[in-house]
Amino acid sequence: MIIDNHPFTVNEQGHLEIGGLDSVTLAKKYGTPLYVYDVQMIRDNCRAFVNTFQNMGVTAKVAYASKAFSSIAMVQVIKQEGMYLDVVSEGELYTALHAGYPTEKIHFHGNNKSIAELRMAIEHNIGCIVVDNFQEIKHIRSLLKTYDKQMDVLMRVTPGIESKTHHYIMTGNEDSKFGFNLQNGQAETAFLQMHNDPYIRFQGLHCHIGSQIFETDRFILATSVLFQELRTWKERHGYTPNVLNLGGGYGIRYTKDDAPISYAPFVEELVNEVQKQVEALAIPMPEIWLEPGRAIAGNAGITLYTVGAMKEIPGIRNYVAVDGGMTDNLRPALYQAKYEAVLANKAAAPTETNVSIAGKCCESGDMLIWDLPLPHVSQNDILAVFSTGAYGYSMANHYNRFAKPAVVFVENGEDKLVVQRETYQDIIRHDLSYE
Ligand SMILES: Cc1ncc(COP(=O)(O)O)c(C=O)c1O
Ligand SMILES: N[C@@H](CCCC[NH3+])C(=O)O
Repeated sequence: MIIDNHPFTVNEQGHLEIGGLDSVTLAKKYGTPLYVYDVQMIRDNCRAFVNTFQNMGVTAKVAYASKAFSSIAMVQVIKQEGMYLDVVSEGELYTALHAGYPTEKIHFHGNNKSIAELRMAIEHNIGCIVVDNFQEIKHIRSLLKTYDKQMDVLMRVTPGIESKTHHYIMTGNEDSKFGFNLQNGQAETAFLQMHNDPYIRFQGLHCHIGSQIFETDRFILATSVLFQELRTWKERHGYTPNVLNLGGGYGIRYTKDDAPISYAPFVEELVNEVQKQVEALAIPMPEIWLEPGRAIAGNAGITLYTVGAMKEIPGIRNYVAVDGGMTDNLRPALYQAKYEAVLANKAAAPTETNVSIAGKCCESGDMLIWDLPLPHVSQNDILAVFSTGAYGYSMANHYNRFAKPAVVFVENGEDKLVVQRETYQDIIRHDLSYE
C-alpha cells in the first residue's frame, strides 16, 4: 500500500516503511525524534535535474544548495552523484571540506561574507564566488591580489520579481537584502567594476527568486529580465556571459494543496527559454547553472516522534504532544508551514479523529500541525511527519536546551546513523562556570 501522495509504503504489519525498512523499528533502534532519509530518493532527485540537461545536450552545472541539509554524509551523497555544491557560510564550507568535496565544485554564496570566509574560499581554490554587494567586490579584489590568484565570480542580481511564496522566503523582489539591483543600475556599475579586473574572472549572472515556488512562469520571467540586462550590456560594453545561474527554489509537496514542480519538464522549459533568448540576442549559449536545495532533500526525509501527553478540550481541540517540535522543525512556527503525517505504527488504519500536533517547547506557537486526521491515538504511538528533509535538521535549534535529534540514512535495505543524537553534555559543552 502506498501512503496517499507521499512516496512511502506500508508493510504487512501496517507500519510505515522508508527505503524498504520499518520506520517503527528505526524509531525503537535510534530513539525519537529522529530524522530518516531515503537515500535513493535523494539520488533520484539529483539525477532528475542532471539527466535532463544531459539528455538535452546542454552544458550545465547543478549544485545542491547545502543549506537545505548539510552534514558530512549528505554532502558525500551529493559528491557521489557528481553534483556541484552551494555553500553560504564557513560552516557549510568546512563541512564540505571534511566530506572530501572537490573544492573546484563548490560555489560560495552569502549576503555578508566575512573576510575570513572569503580567505577560506580563496585558500581552498573553490570553484566560484557569487558576489553579492559592493563591499564584497572590494574585498575579493584586494584578497585575490594579495594571494595573487584568479577566481571565477558570478554576480547575484535581484530581477524585481515577486514570487508567490511566504514573504520571508522571497528573494528576487527589488526590496531584498540579497544581490545587486537591476532596475536602478547598481548591477551594471558592479559589472563595470569586475569585468576587466585582472584577478576576477567574471563569468556571468546569478539570480534566485525565492523558495518553495510552484509557478514555473516566475522562473521564465526572471530569465527574460536577466536577458534584458544582458542585451544592454552587450550593446554598451560588448559583453556576453559564459554562465547563467538561475538559482533554486522549486516547490515540493508538503500537503495535498501543493502541486510540486516536475523537474524534467521544468528544466526543459527553462532551457528552451534560454535558447530562445540567446538566439534573439545572437550570442553563444551560456552554461546554465541551477541550485536546488529543497527539491533534492525535502521529500526524501521524514521525522519520527513519539506521542506523549494528550489534552482534549471538548468542542475546541484535541492536542497531541510529541517529543520534538519547533526545535527540530522551525518551519511551522516561522512560516506557518503546513505538513502531513501518519501514525507510523498504524499506517494502514482508517482515520477517525482530528488532532493538533503540539511540540514540547514552552511556547504556544510550538505547533507542528494544526489539523491532522489520524486513527485513534495512544501514548507511545510513533508519528511520522512527511517532507521534513529540507530545512528541518539545518534549522534545528537548542531552544529550551533540547538536544538535536539523530539522523539516519536508509539505502539498499540498510540503515546507517549519519548524525549522532546530541547529548546533554553537548548542550553545556561551551558553558563556563561563574563560581
Ligand atoms: C542563492 C540560493 N540558492 C539556492 C537556494 C535553495 O533554495 P531551495 O531550497 O528553495 O531550492 C537558496 C535558498 O532559498 C538560495 O538563497
Ligand atoms: N529556510 C527556508 C527557505 C530559505 C531558503 C534559503 N534562502 C524554508 O524552510 O523554507
